[in-house]
Amino acid sequence: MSKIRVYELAKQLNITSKSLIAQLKDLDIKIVNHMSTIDSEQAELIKELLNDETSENKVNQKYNNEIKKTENKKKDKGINKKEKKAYSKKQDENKNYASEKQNKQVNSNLENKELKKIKLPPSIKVGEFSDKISRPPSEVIKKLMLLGIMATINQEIDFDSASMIAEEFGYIAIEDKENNHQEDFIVQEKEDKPEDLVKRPPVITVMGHVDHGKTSLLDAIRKTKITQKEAGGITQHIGAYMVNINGEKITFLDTPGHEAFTAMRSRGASITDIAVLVVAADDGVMPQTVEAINHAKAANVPIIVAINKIDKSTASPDKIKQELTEYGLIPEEWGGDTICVPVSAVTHEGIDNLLEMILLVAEMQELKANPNKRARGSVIEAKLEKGRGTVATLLVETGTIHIGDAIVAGTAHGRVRAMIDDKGKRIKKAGPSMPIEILGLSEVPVPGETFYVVKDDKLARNIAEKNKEVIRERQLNQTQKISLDDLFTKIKEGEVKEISVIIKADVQGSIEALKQSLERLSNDEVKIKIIHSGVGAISESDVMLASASNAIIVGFNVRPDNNAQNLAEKEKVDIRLYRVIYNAIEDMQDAMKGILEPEYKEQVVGRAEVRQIFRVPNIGTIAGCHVIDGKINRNNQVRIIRDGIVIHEGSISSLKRFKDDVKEIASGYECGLGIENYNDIKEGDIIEGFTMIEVSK
Ligand SMILES: Nc1nc2c(ncn2[C@@H]2O[C@H](COP(=O)(O)OP(=O)(O)OP(=O)(O)O)[C@@H](O)[C@H]2O)c(=O)[nH]1
Repeated sequence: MSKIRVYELAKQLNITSKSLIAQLKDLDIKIVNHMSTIDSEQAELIKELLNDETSENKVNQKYNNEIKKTENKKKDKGINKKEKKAYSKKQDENKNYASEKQNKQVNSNLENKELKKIKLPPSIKVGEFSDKISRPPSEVIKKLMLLGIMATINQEIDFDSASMIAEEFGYIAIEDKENNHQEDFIVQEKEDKPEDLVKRPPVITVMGHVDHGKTSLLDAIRKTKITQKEAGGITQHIGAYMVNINGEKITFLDTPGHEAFTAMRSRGASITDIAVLVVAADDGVMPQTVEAINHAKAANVPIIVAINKIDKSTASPDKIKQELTEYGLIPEEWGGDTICVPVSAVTHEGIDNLLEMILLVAEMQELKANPNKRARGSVIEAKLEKGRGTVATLLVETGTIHIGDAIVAGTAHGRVRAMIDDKGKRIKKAGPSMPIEILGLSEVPVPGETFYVVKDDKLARNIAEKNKEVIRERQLNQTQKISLDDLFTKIKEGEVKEISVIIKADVQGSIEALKQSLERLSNDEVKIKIIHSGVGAISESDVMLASASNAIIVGFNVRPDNNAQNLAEKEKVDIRLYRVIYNAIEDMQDAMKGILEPEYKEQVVGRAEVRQIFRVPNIGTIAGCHVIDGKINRNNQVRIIRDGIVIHEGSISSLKRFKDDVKEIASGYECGLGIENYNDIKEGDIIEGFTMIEVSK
């Protein structure tokens, strides 16, 4: 922005620098001397104002002069009738002028009841505001300056500033939330008429246990279904691809795994229509198979099972089907409704059958979208590429996107400069369920973010700006997910009719016991639903599922790992840890009745890793530890964690640094630590120190 010196501005205004500085001081604009600089925009405002003021003064002066002149005339010559009339008229005019000024003053001091009501939106442009209060913009700008707000005629001011100024002009402002300018920033989509909807291809995510063949299966489908010619010799990975089966299309998301699926879902993108669950025929239902089942179920996405690796001699598809029944997936041939397809990603056997089954399930879902409107969809992947700028893979969910469209995705906005399909071909438009790569966004959007095509660039930019504010606000007051503490209120307010719970425990037996007891607490008002359970530490994937499904995590004799803990804090997921099943049930019961009053809460103060074990005769086992975070205090309660599972809880019997007893050991230091009545410590164990703190109510 160009700048101008005070003396230059004074020259332009035809006044002295000294007088300008004095006037600026009156306006609360701080200027050091005549060499100080002012923004050209600010200078324009000042010019506008001072010109206004000088003209006002001139009018005043003119009247005063005229009065003086007439009085003099009167003195000099006496006045004839006509003159007398003219004189009194002038005097009246002058009086009127003065009284008008005075009125303004009085008006501005009127009590509220005498102020005129005016409805104002949460934010308004200075120009529009001036129109509303029938005052010239310069007056408003001046008042704003006095409030320390520098705003031009086209800038927006918030309701608070506008209402303060409105009051000075005799108005009492009422916030008109209906007339919210922010409406402009919400992309409003008209509801589709049934006749506008046409069939769209299904979108598939492949899930399953590690090494059961998810990636191989995706590659096999791509290889068998995308001809060399189409792929231009090289198969380009853009994060998703589409295959064509006898004229029908299927879209596959290229990032396999339920973690990616739920991560997208927790960001609001529920784009998967069908989950293909890969289970290796030579292995069986494994922990991540169960997780995948539960993640898909929590999202209400139908599952097709691909029993993979049937080319192997050790393959036993029936054993897999049997195991699946334990998780509520009953194969069709056994009277259930789960389609199971034997396949081999290596020999490609069964792949056509799998694709046909996908189309069949899709057919039942009646997937439809309206291609004849502005596009909306999700960001699948995005990155910054040298020479190309922001490259984003999008999945169109509805509407059609064209080259040149103005687009916004979270805080990123721009125009679609180029569009490439999954075969690497440049295209001009893309419709529902199509994955595309686009260039032209101002910044890298977050995967899972919704993108919108909007009317024009300006609107896209405005929405992106607004989104920045929304994100900032959201970060400030992160929306709390469901927690036991506010469960009762939410049940009473009718907000909660179902409590989703994830159970993690040290052994399967505890899971079953907890599951049954908790489910039994369901009553007419609220149902308790266990959406996932498993043996082992609480993982990031558990927290993600809880966040996406608004669930509470109950840990029994297990702890969240570090990443899970951090994510839970960020996502505000309530994790409750117990060592006694009864306590878990009691807490849930109390929470449902609204009488849960946690007076004390555990606070972990530090963690140490056991590096070496010393057996000391007559004393017991001493753990040679390294404090890895926080600090360990002699008075702390401690628990021993092995592979994410709590194996003991107790008190410290001795804490030494070299030979000396110490009160505390800080992070980064070594110590010798003994635990009361417990000797079964092993290398690699984690010793967690904690205290109980009072929770303020
Ligand atoms: N014999 C046989 N081997 C297979 C088949 N499918 C996959 N494999 C092999 O199984 C191993 C794991 O396959 P991946 O596709 O990497 O498995 P994944 O589920 O994607 O594994 P992650 O990406 O690590 O989760 C590889 O060595 C594959 O070659 C199959 O149908 N038959």
